Amino acid sequence: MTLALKHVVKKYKDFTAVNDLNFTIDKGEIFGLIGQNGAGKTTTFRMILDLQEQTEGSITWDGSPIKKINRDWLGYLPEERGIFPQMKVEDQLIFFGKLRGMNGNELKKEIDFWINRFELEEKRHDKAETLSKGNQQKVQLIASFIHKPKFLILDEPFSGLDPVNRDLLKNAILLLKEKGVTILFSSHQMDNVEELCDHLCILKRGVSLFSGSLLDLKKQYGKTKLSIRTTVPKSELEKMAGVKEVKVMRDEYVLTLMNESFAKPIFELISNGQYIEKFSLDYLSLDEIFKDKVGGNDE
Ligand SMILES: Nc1ncnc2c1ncn2[C@@H]1O[C@H](COP(=O)(O)OP(=O)(O)OP(=O)(O)O)[C@@H](O)[C@H]1O
Repeated sequence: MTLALKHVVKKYKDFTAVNDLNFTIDKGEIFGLIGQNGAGKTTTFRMILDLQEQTEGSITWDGSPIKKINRDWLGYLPEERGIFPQMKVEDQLIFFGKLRGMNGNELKKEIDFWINRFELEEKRHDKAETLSKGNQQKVQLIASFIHKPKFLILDEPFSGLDPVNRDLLKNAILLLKEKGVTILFSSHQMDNVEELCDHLCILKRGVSLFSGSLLDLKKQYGKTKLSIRTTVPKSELEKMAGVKEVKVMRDEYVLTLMNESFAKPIFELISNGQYIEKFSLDYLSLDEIFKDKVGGNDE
């Protein structure tokens, strides 16, 4: 299922929450929607799911408006967390599966598989309210895709998960992609987006600052981050041509270059008779790019 947003605008009275948003998500892609608090991510998700109507523009699935598609093809983890506190984990998943048309062995197989993948086996017969916040979130996550949707929207799925559970979720998302599910998610943790997404959209106060492939975004900035572990002192590195900034990060230096072409002469200068333990030229991280694009006061 291909999702296409064209010139989408959402206004709440005089306030424009989303302004002229355009992007396409192709089948089997993992797409990240990133932006600061209030940027318009949840509003966008809700419009895509037809939970609220856009003021202008069009949102289509394979060319058809959302109202025409089978709702069971969609899965959604909303930002507001909530499961039935008194219901046992397994019963909860049976309930949500049945609600979306699953039954019998197929449902049982799915529940067994995901309970195992998310390491919830011991909690299977516990009431949801007795689970930790992270475990409750895992149950709600499973509930969002237990019915095998074709398109899954996850609003901040990583928030509140510890590093081990974050990895479980990352692997689950990759597995769902392998199975052909198209996934759209939001996250404030850029490393999650960086590791998972093929494409992304950066929103700032409802306006898209970038929409496209992660690699294309990185190429806009070029390979300007140079990490070096060397005995050459900081003061000398700072004097080298093309060096904008030198930061000390524990036992290494991280240089910001004006552009990629300055790396080779720096290598030649510092490798002259010297042993270099590390010399690594790379793109900026998504976190750095995000802060550059979105950060700063432009009022
Ligand atoms: N029902 C509403 N009425 C008026 N304004 C609203 C309404 N819903 C959202 N907004 C506003 O629209 C903007 C976008 O909100 P939205 O919830 O989409 O942001 P978000 O990117 O999901 O933020 P967060 O990361 O904090 O979840 C915010 O300024 C919010 O206050």
